[in-house]
Amino acid sequence: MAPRVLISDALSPAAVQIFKDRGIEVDFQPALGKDKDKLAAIIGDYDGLAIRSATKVTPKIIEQAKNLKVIGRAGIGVDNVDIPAATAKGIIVMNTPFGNSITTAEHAITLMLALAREIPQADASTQAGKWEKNRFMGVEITGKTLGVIGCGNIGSIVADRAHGLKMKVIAFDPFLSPERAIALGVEKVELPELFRRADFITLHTPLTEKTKNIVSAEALATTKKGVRIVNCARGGLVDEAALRAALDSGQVAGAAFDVFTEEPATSNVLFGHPNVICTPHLGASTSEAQENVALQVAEQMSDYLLQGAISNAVNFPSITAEEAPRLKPMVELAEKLGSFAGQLTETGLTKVQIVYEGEVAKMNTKALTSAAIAGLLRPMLQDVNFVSAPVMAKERGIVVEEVTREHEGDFESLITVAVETERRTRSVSGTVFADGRPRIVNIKGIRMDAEFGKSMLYVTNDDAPGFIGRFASLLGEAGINIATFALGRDAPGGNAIALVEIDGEVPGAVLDKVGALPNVQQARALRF
Ligand SMILES: NC(=O)c1ccc[n+]([C@@H]2O[C@H](COP(=O)([O-])OP(=O)(O)OC[C@H]3O[C@@H](n4cnc5c(N)ncnc54)[C@H](O)[C@@H]3O)[C@@H](O)[C@H]2O)c1
Ligand SMILES: O=C(O)[C@H](O)COP(=O)(O)O
Repeated sequence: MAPRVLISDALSPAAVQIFKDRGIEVDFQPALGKDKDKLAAIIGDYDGLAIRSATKVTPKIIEQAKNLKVIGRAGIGVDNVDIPAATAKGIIVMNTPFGNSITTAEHAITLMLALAREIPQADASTQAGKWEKNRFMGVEITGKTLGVIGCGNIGSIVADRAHGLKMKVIAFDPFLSPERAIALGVEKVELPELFRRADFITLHTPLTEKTKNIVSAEALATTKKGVRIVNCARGGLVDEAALRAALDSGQVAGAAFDVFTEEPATSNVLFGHPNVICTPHLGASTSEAQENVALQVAEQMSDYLLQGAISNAVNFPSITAEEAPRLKPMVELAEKLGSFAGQLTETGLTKVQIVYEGEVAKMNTKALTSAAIAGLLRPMLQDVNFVSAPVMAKERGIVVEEVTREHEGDFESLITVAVETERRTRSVSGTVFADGRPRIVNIKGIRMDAEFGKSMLYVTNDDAPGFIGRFASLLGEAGINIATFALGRDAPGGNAIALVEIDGEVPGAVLDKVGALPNVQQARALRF
């Protein structure tokens, strides 16, 4: 059956066409995002959800999203999506990190120029027939200092455009390297210096615990008198009440805001001030940007739903369409090895080390590690999946170590999952042969060659005559058919392992009898 996608925001119709062309059923309901009850009622029918900022993907929506595999944000900010809830449910969340950056940077520059010359106010006055030529005295931009808070994709485009306007650009961004600052031609400064020196301030950071109210009452008190402030990033970066007070006192000469603490902003403390210009979150609203993000999100979501390729996900490493088919058998192997180790683990897990050797070491090992951890944790936590596994391991204090090595053994590719608990370390290695089927080739240093069957018996014993006969008879008497039988030992008379695929389940009583056979150390039933 074709995957189904719901578009619940005002995306460019270009997205609809892409989904259709790729053979995906698409439902375009641009106003649905605002009706959260209706969205919750129907979201269970869809594999993908494409949104902008009006749809709030809350834990309640995610709870109802029984089939949802991917949420695609046609734009940058994913603060309207509950990422931890989506991650816990295995839903990939992806955005389009560059598609609207130029357009948004242009909006910031537009607002800065509009502030400098009071364009909206002059327009309203002129069209009201007032001809107030002496009321509007602007400021020149040339030679002024622009303070950019957050110099990422959009901030750096703003800096570039400001250079074209002959401004001096200073930037505060803790993640901006000195080399990048030089390449951008901006002076990297600390925040207090930016506030002290800037004639104009423009914000381009996401809203986080650290950036909330980054322009606070205290900060505003340290700015140049007459500073002008532009916010095209996120409401909440500027303390709106403090800004209003600073506008009233004349400390701030003007403010231009595209984003607000509460949206849609139908009332706001900044509204009505003569030196304030507002737009209704229009930063990304050009036909070019909307077409870009719609096309990109539809392609990305289709790639994932149809081929398993992942790009621009905020909660999973990228997997290209070319590598997805090559990765698939290795993902299955990693998950099964993890599951093998997880099913044998009874006490507290403290660490897992995943070693990739040979060709597999050149693949996307982050995705493979997620699969291995998901397999490992599933016997303990039923709801774990590839997407949530790394977070769940971290939350439980399990150290995850990934090691990659050049080819050195007998296999073209080898994955080893080594698990440390409070009591012991256990390792299992596997490979994928040319038939594409995953196999176990080593357990705790003992060589094996076993396929993963649906239902298996794992028996460890002292290598001694008679065990195999007694074991096989016991299963036969219990009416259990042996499908495959793999044996291994570390030395004659040493430790031995039997890995047996059986048809159907092993009753607990039979398992106990196997465990009680002479020389048997342990007997466990495994399911894959
Ligand atoms: N108004 C709109 O319609 C509109 C459109 C697009 C994007 N946006 C918003 O603009 C913002 C920036 O987008 P972007 O694409 O440039 O993001 P980005 O990730 O490329 O850049 C953000 C920058 O902020 C920096 N940063 C993070 N924490 C910081 C801190 N504490 N202090 C200073 N800098 C910090 C990061 O290092 C990064 O360089 C986002 O919040 C995005 O949602 C708004
Ligand atoms: O983060 C973004 O991309 C912008 O805020 C744009 O939001 P919009 O798609 O709702 O216009």
